[in-house]
Amino acid sequence: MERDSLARSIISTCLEMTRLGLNQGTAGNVSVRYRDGMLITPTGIPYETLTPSHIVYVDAGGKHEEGKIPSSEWRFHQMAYQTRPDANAVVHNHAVHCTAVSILNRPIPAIHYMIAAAGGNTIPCAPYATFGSKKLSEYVAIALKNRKAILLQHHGMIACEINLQKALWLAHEVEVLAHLYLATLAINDPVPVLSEAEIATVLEKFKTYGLRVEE
Ligand SMILES: C[C@H](O)[C@@H](O)[C@@H](O)C(=O)COP(=O)(O)O
Ligand SMILES: [Zn+2]
Repeated sequence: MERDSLARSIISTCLEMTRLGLNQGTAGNVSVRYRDGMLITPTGIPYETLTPSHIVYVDAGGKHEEGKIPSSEWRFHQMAYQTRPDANAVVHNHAVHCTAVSILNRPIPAIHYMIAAAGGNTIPCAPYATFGSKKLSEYVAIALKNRKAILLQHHGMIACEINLQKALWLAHEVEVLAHLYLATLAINDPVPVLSEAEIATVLEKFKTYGLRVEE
């Protein structure tokens, strides 16, 4: 896809993320894999005011184009693409329920089979490190190794997928799971969970779920 249409898709993903209630203010950031690097939202600019010219190209070496400042989290986006060759889009936000679980420093357990959408039977929580730091990107790389979505302790969440639409869908799904987890945790701790074997079965079924039969 051309740079301009990718930039437009990034902006509409940001706006949709806010519309879905997953984010507040200038929190969060969105990127897509592009050439040897990525296109990413600029730092600290409200989504409603973004135009395609604000979107920043960052190359594989972490060098960004002149006259623009990329998201403070460009390092963990870069790490996500390095760690997950299947990912073409990365969404980060401070969704309230995900962030609440991250404050408890707990993974989201297998409370619902949709946990498998993130690639396993838990959604792990990467340890805290200062926003924008190299340390945070290192923690992100470890946590994303076997998962498409993770929590960031005392911060928020990240979702990676093959395209922006799916990354945003996954981010929303994880927020629903976090909400469910907190709701059930208020009544029962630990909450009842599905077995590893059942999640393995769901992971298998997801490989073909929703695929259309060729006519
Ligand atoms: C302080 C920032 O909001 C930080 O939380 C960062 O992770 C974030 O979500 C937005 O930062 P950018 O505007 O630099 O993308
Ligand atoms: Zn953040």
